[in-house]
Amino acid sequence: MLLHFTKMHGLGNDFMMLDLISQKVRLRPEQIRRLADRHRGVGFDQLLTVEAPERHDADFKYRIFNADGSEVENCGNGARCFAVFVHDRRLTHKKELLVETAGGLLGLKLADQGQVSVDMGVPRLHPDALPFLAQAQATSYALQVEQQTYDIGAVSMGNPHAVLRVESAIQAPVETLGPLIEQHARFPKRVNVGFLEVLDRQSGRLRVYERGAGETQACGTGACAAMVYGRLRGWFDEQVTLQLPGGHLQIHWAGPDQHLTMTGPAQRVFEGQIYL
Ligand SMILES: N[C@@H](CCC[C@H](N)C(=O)O)C(=O)O
Repeated sequence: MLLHFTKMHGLGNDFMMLDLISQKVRLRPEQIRRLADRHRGVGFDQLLTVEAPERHDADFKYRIFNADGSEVENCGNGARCFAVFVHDRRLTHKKELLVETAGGLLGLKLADQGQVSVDMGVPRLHPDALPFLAQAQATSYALQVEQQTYDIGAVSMGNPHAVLRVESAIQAPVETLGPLIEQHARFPKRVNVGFLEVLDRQSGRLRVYERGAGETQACGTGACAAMVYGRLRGWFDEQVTLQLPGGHLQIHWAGPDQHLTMTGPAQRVFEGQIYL
């Protein structure tokens, strides 16, 4: 079967976008892994599918698969690309959309100058929401990894995130400590791991080791989780710019029980066709 796709990225976090309204196909995890291969396939961090909604109040259904073939609940950079994709393909004319994900509803808004704002909903802080094995909810937790103990935040943005504050994001041990935390026994569904350097009350640097994809150039939900942790710890004000290896994201969060908004770019790279 010949599959039509669009390659997009949000700050270098790259996606294969599939319109599954006009093409009917169900991909198995091993097919996704083959497509994700950067030498023998299309190559991407995540595969995103656009489908008809099941909820009457949503415009579309948005499904997300990591490069390792696992299906996940949410993807922030992907959500911005999703909004541009459905517009470019004339699947809608609306500039404000409500999309259904496995992690809940997302509100997308096409803004000026190629920017997209996403209402990421209310972050969930109870350890069961990730899930994370802990006695009770806390702002931070002591996590033992091999012989060392790390102070981490645990935040669900629909998908699970662990956040650690580091002195320098550039020198952080993302490639070595990232996978150890991603697969830690206290995170039964694995976890995305953010290494956050606080620059001042309105800015920080962040690198993320993503569950099922490894380190990416940017992670939207990771940036939201870092904002939540930074704010709960008293390091950040309610509007913050996070610098990721692929570029900057603006995050706004007033505090617990409030919706969080993420704003950033989304770009189309090319269209293609590939045999499955
Ligand atoms: N790149 C993403 C997150 C994609 C999913 C994540 N790897 C997971 O397994 O939860 C983003 O921009 O949020």
